[in-house]
Parts: sequence; C-alpha cells; structure tokens
Amino acid sequence: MSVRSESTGSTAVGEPTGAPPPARWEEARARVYAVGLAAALPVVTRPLAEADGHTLAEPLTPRTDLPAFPTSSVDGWAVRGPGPWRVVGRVLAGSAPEPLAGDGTTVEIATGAMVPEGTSAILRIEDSTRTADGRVDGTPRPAPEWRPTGEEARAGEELLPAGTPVDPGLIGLAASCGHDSLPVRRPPRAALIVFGDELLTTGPPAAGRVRDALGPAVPAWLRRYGCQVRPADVVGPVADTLPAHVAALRAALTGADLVCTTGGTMHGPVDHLHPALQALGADYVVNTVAVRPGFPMLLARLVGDDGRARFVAGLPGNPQSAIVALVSLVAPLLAGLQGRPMPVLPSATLAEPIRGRGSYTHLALVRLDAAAGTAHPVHHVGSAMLRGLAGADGFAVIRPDTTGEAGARVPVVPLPLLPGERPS
Ligand SMILES: Nc1nc2c(c(=O)[nH]1)N[C@H]1C(S)=C(S)[C@@H](COP(=O)(O)OP(=O)(O)OC[C@H]3O[C@@H](n4cnc5c(N)ncnc54)[C@H](O)[C@@H]3O)O[C@H]1N2
Ligand code: MOO
Repeated sequence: MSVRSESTGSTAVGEPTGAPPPARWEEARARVYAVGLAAALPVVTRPLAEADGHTLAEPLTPRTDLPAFPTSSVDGWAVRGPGPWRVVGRVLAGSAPEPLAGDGTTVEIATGAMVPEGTSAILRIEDSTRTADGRVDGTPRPAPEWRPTGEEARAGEELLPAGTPVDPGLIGLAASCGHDSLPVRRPPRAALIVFGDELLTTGPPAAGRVRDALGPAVPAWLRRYGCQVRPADVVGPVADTLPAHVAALRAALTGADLVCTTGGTMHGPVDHLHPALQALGADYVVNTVAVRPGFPMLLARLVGDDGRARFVAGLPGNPQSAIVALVSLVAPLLAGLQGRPMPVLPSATLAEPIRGRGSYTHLALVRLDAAAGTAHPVHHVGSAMLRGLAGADGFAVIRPDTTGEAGARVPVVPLPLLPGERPS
C-alpha cells in the first residue's frame, strides 16, 4: 500500500522527483486543524476537581439563577418599613429565613445570608444605633445592600461555549453554577520517538555525535499544549533501520492519539520515516510545508482498529526546525483534537527588519516587548541551534514574497510558555 497525499503538483526542493509541492504554511495549519477537529477526542464526564486542562464539550450553563436567592452583601439589619425597628430574629448564611411579616421589624443578617421576603432595605451594622428601648435605628444607604436573584446569570444562560479550555477560573464558576462534574474532551495522549544513531543521551557531544536535544524537550512542550505524555511514551534513539522505525511507531500508536517523531523526515540513506509510514498504511495530511526553517515537517493519519484516527507528526531533525513544526502543525492539530477553536495568532510590530524567504514563509524567532507591542529578532537562530529559541517568546511570521520591514505589523506564533518564564 502506498502513502497517499492530499496535495498534488510538481516537485519540491529537497523532495524526490514526483513529490507533491509543499503546502503553504497557513493552508497546512488550516488543514491539520480541520482533520484534528474531525477526529475530536471522545467526550467523558469528569468531576470538577479532575477537569483542569480538559476542554468543555458542551456550553457551561448555570443550573439555577445566580445568585439563586437574594443575598445580603453586608453584615447588618434586614428591615421592613420605616424605623426604628424591633428585632425579631437573626438570619445567618446557609438558612432559609421566615418572611419579615410586619413593618417596623428587623432581623439581624449576616453577609451571604438569604434576604427574608418583605425586606425593604438592609442597614449596615456600622450605620446602626440602638434606641433606649433596644430597637435598631439608622438610615440605610441609598444603594441596595443585597445581590438580587439572577444578578450574575440566569438559569440555562450560556456562560462559556463548548471548546473552552477548562482552567481553575472555569472550574470555580462551574461549581458556583451547581455542577459536580463536566462533560469534557479528555486531554490528548502523546508519545515521542527520537530517530538518529548519531545521538547521545548523556554527556558532551564529540567525535561526530551530538546530544539528543529533542527527547528531553519535546515532551515538555507537548505538555504545555495540554497533552499527557508519560515517561514511558518517550522512546529512542531508535536504530536507523526500517524495521526498528516500523516497530517503534506501531508500539507508540497503540496508546497515543498523537505520535511525534524527530529526524528522518528527508530522503537520505538512513531516513526511514516515509517508508515506515508507507508500511503502516498512513495517509499524509501534510507532507512538507513552504516554510523556513522546518520545511520537511509532515503530518500523517492512520485509522485504528476502533475506527478512530491517530496521527504521526514528523518533526525535522534540526532542533529549531522541530519546534517550528510543533508550533506550526502540532499546535493546531491538538486544538482540533480537543474541540478548541483554531488558535488566533497575536500580532506585533517589528522593531527591526527581518528578511523574507522568497516564496516560503519565514518563521523568525523574536522576543516580545508586551508593553510596547513590539517584536525584536534574536540571534543564534540557525535551524540546528536552540540558543536563540531559549530566549525567545515565539516566531514572527514573515509571509511569502514579503520582507519584514521595521514597523510592519506581523502575526506571531507564540511558544507555549508559562507566565514568568521570560522575565524582561
Ligand atoms: N538534500 C537535502 N538535504 C537536506 C535538506 C534538503 O532540502 N535537501 N533539508 C535540510 C533540512 S531543512 C532539514 S530540517 C533536515 C531535516 O532532516 P531530517 O528530518 O531527515 O533529520 P536528520 O537528517 O535525522 O537530522 C538533521 C540534523 O539534525 C540533527 N538531529 C536530529 N535529531 C536530533 C535530536 N533529537 N537532537 C539534536 N539534533 C538532532 C542531526 O544530527 C542532523 O544534524 O534535512 C536537511 N537536509
Ligand atoms: O528547514 Mo530545515 O527544517 O531548515 O532546518
């Protein structure tokens, strides 16, 4: 069975004669997002405390009005009619009070307590005095001191759409809406296979051998995109033979929704990824992208025995190119698999010029100045280097057939960094 491709046309640079042309960068992203969404992960029900990092599979709606009952926002006196008021009781948070039956009566009320029916105002404790005969007196402030039913939301109102990432803010809101659990799409399970006999997994590079920089880093990036990656799912370096490639892919595909591989994406003497995908009967979703660096990146799809799609993302061996492939293809694929919207790219103003790469998109590492809204090119950005990337926030997108002039507004593909990881 041969590997089929969704694109057609003439030969690309670095590809064997007869290979289809590389996909345009935007088009490749749109295509992988669409296939990811079509293969969106199953919906499961998770208790709130275990839902962080999942994705809402249905809109979030409150089970009741919010608040569900009129709620005092102060400690004070719920009064009825004009004062002074005779104290007839007390209502604390957590109980359903009797109505205030007669004018001139009051109950002591705590913050968060349900306001008794018949209440005309709430007088703050600090604004109140006592008359000689023990009645409460004072002037309620003009603004209401309680939160009316439904002030925050109405029962059944859509608060957040399906596809929203579940974060601690959403979890708190869901709890206040009365939910015990949520219908969510589970996080994607990812695996990594590192190819390359020249790679060392420990010690300094020497004698023609380099350190595997991707085996330790890619799982951490994948986790930032919401994937679960167990240590046992990181495999390699796998021997540079076709049977070893096929066996490693087959094993990884049994448990993972997405298998990333590094290296071997070209057609050199020990590049076995393409023949291995062919042996497994995979379809190409994308096979090479008109982007520099990262051109030989690919995404292939296999259908499992259960009828569900699994994906193989071929990340080029050059380390920076591998990360370009992650932000270019893997990020939109994972968004689709999780049923999330296509990531919207922020834009920034180039502080310095960045050259174009002819008919290819150029992804150029930049540092962002959030306050100024500017992007600053970094140094040491060769595709074999990681020095520039380790100090960058993301990649400026220099579109095909353009030059990034200083002052131009360009999209930026962010690295999935956590707050505080690039202090200025
Ligand atoms: N004839 C052509 N050769 C190459 C072309 C081309 O267009 N025509 N493109 C170059 C580009 S661009 C890239 S990117 C690489 C991609 O090649 P592979 O994906 O097949 O990767 P490898 O050949 O296995 O390795 C390339 C390079 O990266 C180093 N490497 C690999 N894995 C790791 C790792 N885990 N950690 C650190 N470094 C790694 C490897 O030692 C090589 O130096 O192809 C070009 N060739
Ligand atoms: O495009 Mo390669 O991916 O430059 O290093």
